[in-house]
Amino acid sequence: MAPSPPCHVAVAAFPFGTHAAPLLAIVRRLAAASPGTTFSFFNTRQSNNTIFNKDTTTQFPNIKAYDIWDGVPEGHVFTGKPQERIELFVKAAPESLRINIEMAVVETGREVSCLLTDAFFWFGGELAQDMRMASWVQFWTAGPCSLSAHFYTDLIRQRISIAAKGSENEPLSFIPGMSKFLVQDLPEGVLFGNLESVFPNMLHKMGLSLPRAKAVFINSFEELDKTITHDLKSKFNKFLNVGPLNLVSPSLPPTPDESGCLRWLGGQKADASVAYISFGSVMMPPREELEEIATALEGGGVPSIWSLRENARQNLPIGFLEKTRKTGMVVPWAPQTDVLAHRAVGVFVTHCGWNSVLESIVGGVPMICRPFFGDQRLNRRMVQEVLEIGVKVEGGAFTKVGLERCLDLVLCQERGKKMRDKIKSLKEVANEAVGPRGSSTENFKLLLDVVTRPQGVVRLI
Ligand SMILES: O=c1ccn([C@@H]2O[C@H](COP(=O)(O)OP(=O)(O)O[C@H]3O[C@H](CO)[C@@H](O)[C@H](O)[C@H]3O)[C@@H](O)[C@H]2O)c(=O)[nH]1
Repeated sequence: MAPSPPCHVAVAAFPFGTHAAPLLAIVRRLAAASPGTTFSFFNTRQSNNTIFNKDTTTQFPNIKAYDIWDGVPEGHVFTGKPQERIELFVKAAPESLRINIEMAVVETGREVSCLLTDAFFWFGGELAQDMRMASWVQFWTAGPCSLSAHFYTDLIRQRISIAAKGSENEPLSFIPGMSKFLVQDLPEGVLFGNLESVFPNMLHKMGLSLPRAKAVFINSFEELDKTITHDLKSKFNKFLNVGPLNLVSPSLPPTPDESGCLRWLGGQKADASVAYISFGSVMMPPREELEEIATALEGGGVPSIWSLRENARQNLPIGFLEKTRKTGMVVPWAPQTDVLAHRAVGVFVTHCGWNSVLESIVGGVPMICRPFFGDQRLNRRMVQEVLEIGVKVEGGAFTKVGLERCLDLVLCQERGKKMRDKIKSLKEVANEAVGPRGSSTENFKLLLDVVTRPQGVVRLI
């Protein structure tokens, strides 16, 4: 193959939840494979500050971070409405991205040939067309089942009447690969909630925009869900599973182990005996549920590491930290991927954010699931009923007794052993996918080609 001509890729990140970090992970990989290409990374200052460190700036001189406006007008008084920051950002994003890309073109002296965006940015196609770029590529940061739900939103709305009694229990069997998923698992905004508000509207427009992108890629591997992958391949120009991203190099540098979780795990004698508990970067369970988790840990004697933000500690029962000092750790942030890969960890109590699910598979650790919002209910269904590598917490919310039973099931019973065997086989498949001839490796080559070998200009039909 002839060497790629020098080109300029504009990357647009969504600065909330765990979206920008996996996008930067893939950009680092693209930048390493194509050192002649310039990658301009547009994101808010706050998000850039958390994901960019010295490692990226020194190792990848061809990646440059740009801080874009967070959309909060001067003097704005927050109403306390959930998602207010997201709505302000989304409203401002099309124009602020355009302005910043124009600035980067002037600064680098290179026209942008490819726009690589978080899939949420439905307007990327128009922007790429107006700026005469050769391609627009979308990155879906969650899993295949939620991507499919957003792609088929219009069909779901046609087929399901939420007014009909019992409709929440209807299976989504009219969507390829989704027969085990139910209407009640759908993310808010597909069928329920205020469908005209900013976020659901954005997701709907995104679902419609996916077939217009030159490629849509996700942090997963094809073998995890062959039917959905096969279907989406037939619907999009290119549908590329390129993960698990934390298994491929260069990935993001590991999270420092500031609280000594790994040292503590090293001191645990029994394999697969520790519960790791975390609910990601956005969600905090209600106070009552935190109390139930704490009492289950206190009474059951299961050793544990609990990643719990500092400001939530006040919701723990009085005396909990002292009573469990010998059997557990409560830390503000854990090196999650390393914790899940540790031999001593036997179960992950999770909200089923996509990155967490994938990291659990990579670690070979079965899950106890307590989904809260968005894609998490679909991910839970996939974990429990499609892949059989986890279980939903009894009753759908944490209670002392329910959690104790689930911990016993996964850590001590035959069913838990079966889950562990299944997830360990999946872990091997994931490793093969990123191996020399694996599906994710081949897909990455295709992605690299679309991103760094521009041809023609975007023309939306
Ligand atoms: O102590 C901790 C806790 C979390 N993590 C990391 O934080 C990330 C959490 O990501 P994820 O599990 O995807 O959860 P959220 O941060 O909640 O992610 C948002 O974005 C995801 C991707 O779109 C969605 O699947 C989720 O529903 C949405 O809440 C993972 O990489 C973890 O390794 C740590 O490193 N240490």
